[in-house]
Amino acid sequence: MLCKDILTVEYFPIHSNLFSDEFMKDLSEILTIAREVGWGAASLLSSYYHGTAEEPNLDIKYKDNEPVTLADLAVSQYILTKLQAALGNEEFGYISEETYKSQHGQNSHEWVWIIDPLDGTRDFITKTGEYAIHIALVQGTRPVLAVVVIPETKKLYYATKGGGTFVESVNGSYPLKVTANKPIEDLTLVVSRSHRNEALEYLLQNLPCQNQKAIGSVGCKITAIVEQQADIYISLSGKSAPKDWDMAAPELILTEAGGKFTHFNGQPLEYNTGDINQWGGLLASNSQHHEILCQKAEQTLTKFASQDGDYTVKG
Ligand SMILES: Nc1ncnc2c1ncn2[C@@H]1O[C@H](COP(=O)(O)O)[C@@H](OP(=O)(O)O)[C@H]1O
Ligand SMILES: [Mg+2]
Repeated sequence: MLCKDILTVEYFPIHSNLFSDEFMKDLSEILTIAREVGWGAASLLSSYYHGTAEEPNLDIKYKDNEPVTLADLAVSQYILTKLQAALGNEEFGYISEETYKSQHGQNSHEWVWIIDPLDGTRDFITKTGEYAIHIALVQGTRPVLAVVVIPETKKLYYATKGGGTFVESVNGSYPLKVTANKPIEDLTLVVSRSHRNEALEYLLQNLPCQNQKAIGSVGCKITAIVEQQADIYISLSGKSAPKDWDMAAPELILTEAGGKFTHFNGQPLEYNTGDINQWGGLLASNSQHHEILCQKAEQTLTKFASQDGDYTVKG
C-alpha cells in the first residue's frame, strides 16, 4: 500500500497548458501525491470507524442539518496538511467541506483542490460501511484529477483527464471501463439512502428502470457503476443540495471510465463557480440510455410540478 510520508516531496511548478507533455508529467506526479494522501486518509478514517483511533469518540454535531464528526475534521486536516506541504498555497487553492465557509465564494486560483474528507457521514455513523474520501483537482470549473477511496473495501479509484480510470488495491492497479448493452428496463439505479424528497420519490416511481437500490455516499454509488454493479445514479436537490465536494471527484472517475455525468438538461457540472451547491437534477450513467433517461427525468419533474405547484429545484 502507498502510505509513505509525503512531507518530503519537493514542490514543483504547474504549467497552465493542459495538454502539453510537461503538464501531463506534472499531473502524473501530482496524482502520485494525491494517491498517497488518499491511502493515508483512508487509514486514519478507518481507525475512527473501527474505534482504534487514539480518541475514537466521534463527538457528532450538526451543521445545516448534516452530521459532522471528529473523524470528518481530523481527516480534513490530514489531507489539507499533506497536500499543502507537498504543493504549497501559491499555485493551488483548497476547498474542503470542513473548512469551507459560505461567504468564501469562488476561489481565485486556476487550480483548486476540492476535498470531501468523509462522504456519507450518516452511513459512517450508522455503520453501513458505505463511506468514501473524495479528492479532486479542478482547473477552472472542471475536474482534471480525481481520487476516491472506499476504506471498507480497501480500494482506491483514480483518474486524470484523458488518462482513464484505474482501481488500486493490494492486488495491484487495473484500468476500469464500463460496458453498455442492456435494455433500459434492466438497468439498475442507485440512489441516496438519506437524502430523499417527494419529487425524487415521484421521479423514481416513474422511471422505466425499476431495479433500484439505496447506497450511501456519492463515491460509493459512482464506484458501484464503474465496477458494473449498477448502471445509473440520480441526485435531485430539495431544500438543500449536494455540494461541489460530493460530485467533483466521483464525476471524473465515472467519465474517464466511459460513463456520463450531467444535469438533466445535458449540461456538464461546473465547480468553484461561487455557488458551492449542485442544484437541480443530476444523472450519472455508464452511458447507455443516458440522454433518454435525462429527457424522461425532465418530463417527469415537469409533470410533478404541474401537480404540486410548490416544487422548484431550489425549494
Ligand atoms: N439534497 C442534499 N442536500 C445536502 N447534501 C446532500 C444532498 N444530497 C446529497 N448530499 C450530500 O451528498 C453526500 C452523499 O449523500 P448520500 O449518502 O445521501 O447520497 C453527503 O455528503 P456528506 O456525507 O459529505 O455530508 C450528503 O450531505
Ligand atoms: Mg459528501
